[in-house]
Amino acid sequence: MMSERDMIPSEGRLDSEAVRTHLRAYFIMGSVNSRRPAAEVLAEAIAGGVTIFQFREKGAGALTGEAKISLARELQGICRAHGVPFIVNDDIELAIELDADGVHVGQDDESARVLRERLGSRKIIGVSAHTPEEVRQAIEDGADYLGIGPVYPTSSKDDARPVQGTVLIHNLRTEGIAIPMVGIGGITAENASPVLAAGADGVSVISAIAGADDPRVAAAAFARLAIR
Ligand SMILES: Cc1ncc(COP(=O)(O)OP(=O)(O)O)c(N)n1
Ligand SMILES: Cc1ncsc1CCOP(=O)(O)O
Ligand SMILES: [Mg+2]
Repeated sequence: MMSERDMIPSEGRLDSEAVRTHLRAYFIMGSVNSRRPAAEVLAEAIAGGVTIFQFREKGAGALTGEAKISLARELQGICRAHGVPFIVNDDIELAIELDADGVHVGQDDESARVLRERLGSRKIIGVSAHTPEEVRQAIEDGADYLGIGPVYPTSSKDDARPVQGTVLIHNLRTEGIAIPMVGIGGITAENASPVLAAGADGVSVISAIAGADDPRVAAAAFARLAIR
């Protein structure tokens, strides 16, 4: 697997082809997404082949303060040991404190422009986008990749936008927009193929791996799809 070092040219922005490669099997999780300890689930998901991880400590019962930082450090350690980039959802202060590999933000969060100013050129910045205008703005602001969705209905995000299928991904690629992107929302190994066929570089999932009886086997199914 490509290491974080491979993504970083001697100067300037990250190599977008390396970012694209890392997006193939994108696992997102916080402590509320699994009945089992997050560290166990993450280790198994990495053994199954996930290629990037986002720490998203959010929702009812989510950890805060020192407990959140401590879990983040533990999960980051597992990612580092396996060369898997560790991305923090929303919380730029946490990302800076941990020297995380990047941050993912949405339309209600800090802008990619501010993130880029604070994080510099060598961190991965992901932005959620739901419209062509949000896509254009994210690219202008310096995003490294986009998360597009929800593709399918999801029960992992209470305030999710309306389901949009694969139309936006397809249209962006048809227009020649080349930025790395993943689909998100209700994606399983069984319904992921149309997302990739529309032009996504990978799929990002919470429940299909975090809620699986065997996260390693579930992750392996996504990893297999990604290399087709
Ligand atoms: C890869 C990826 N894509 C989209 C999202 C959603 O981000 P956002 O809209 O900011 O919602 P929250 O995750 O913060 O609830 C994501 N996290 N990751
Ligand atoms: C964070 C997020 N953003 C859009 S849908 C979603 C939740 C994805 O979770 P799942 O893979 O369980 O549907
Ligand atoms: Mg957010």
